[in-house]
Amino acid sequence: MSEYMIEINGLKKNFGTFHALKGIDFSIKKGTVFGFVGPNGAGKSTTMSILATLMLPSEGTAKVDGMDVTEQPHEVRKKIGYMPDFFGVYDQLKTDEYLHFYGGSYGIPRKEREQLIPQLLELVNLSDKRDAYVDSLSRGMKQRLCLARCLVHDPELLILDEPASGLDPRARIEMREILKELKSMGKTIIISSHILPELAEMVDEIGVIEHGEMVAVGNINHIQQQLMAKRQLSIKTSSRQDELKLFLNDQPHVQGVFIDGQTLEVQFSGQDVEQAALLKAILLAGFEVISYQEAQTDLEDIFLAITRGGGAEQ
Ligand SMILES: Nc1ncnc2c1ncn2[C@@H]1O[C@H](COP(=O)(O)OP(=O)(O)OP(=O)(O)O)[C@@H](O)[C@H]1O
Repeated sequence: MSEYMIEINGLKKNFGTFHALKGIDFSIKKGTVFGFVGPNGAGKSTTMSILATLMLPSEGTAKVDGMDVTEQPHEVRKKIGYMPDFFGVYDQLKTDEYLHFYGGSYGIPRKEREQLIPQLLELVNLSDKRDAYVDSLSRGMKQRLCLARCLVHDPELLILDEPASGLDPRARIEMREILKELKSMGKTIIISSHILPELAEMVDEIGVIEHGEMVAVGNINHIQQQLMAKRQLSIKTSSRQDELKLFLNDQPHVQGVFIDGQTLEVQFSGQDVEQAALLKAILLAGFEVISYQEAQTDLEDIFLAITRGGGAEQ
């Protein structure tokens, strides 16, 4: 048995002459929650549709638990629960009828469904909406119902395409709590978003895609550390900012300087020792420093740095 739930190798997808996926590679170990991040149009939904056996790749392979999605689509479908970014709901149905419908289409006998559906509704915090019409549910509730639908056949892999999009902060927290619970049940989850901080607290690993190419894959802390190798220093001075800019440009490890009012923003590639040496040099040169600090790299900065400042297709 493979230790990987997902293995993607050289995956390409063309729409006519447009290359939506340009040969991507990544693997996800079993039990991992993997955040799939990228700007709009980067290729997340395309990759997920291929994994969900709904779209054929142009080249390359995608495997789920060792099974090729093109060669064994029926076996793969038993393993996965797929939540698309746009989903149709059956508004004329009540919440539990909706789940009975999907459970039935997976061949789960009614008796089993009668036990299963209350458990699923509890998991997604919709127990009190059992008799409500799907139409009457809020967006957040519909998203959670759709998640319950993905779970009816107890899949090992969940493929969730932007499950938190359009949700208010409270609904997002609820979604996050449910995902934590699913992780504790041992599920492997791939979840996409174009907002990295939204995923940060729930994922073990991230993969960043841009223009159909993977630009970073790995543990979120490792990726953060790699980027921390390039620091940004903020130096606030009382005067002579232009002179200080010229001075800094001649110092070791300084890669760029931008003046923002009284503050100079410095791109710096040195470590702590070099950072201290730079401060000493500035003071020895007679500049008056009000403050000298390293800017914190937050997740939004990481995302922008990895995707080279965006490049999102609108
Ligand atoms: N059926 C299609 N025909 C033609 N082009 C398509 C088709 N499906 C997707 N594309 C194009 O492929 C690219 C990748 O689309 P995809 O939906 O995978 O991006 P995404 O990362 O999921 O974006 P979003 O965050 O906006 O959902 C986009 O430029 C899109 O316009």
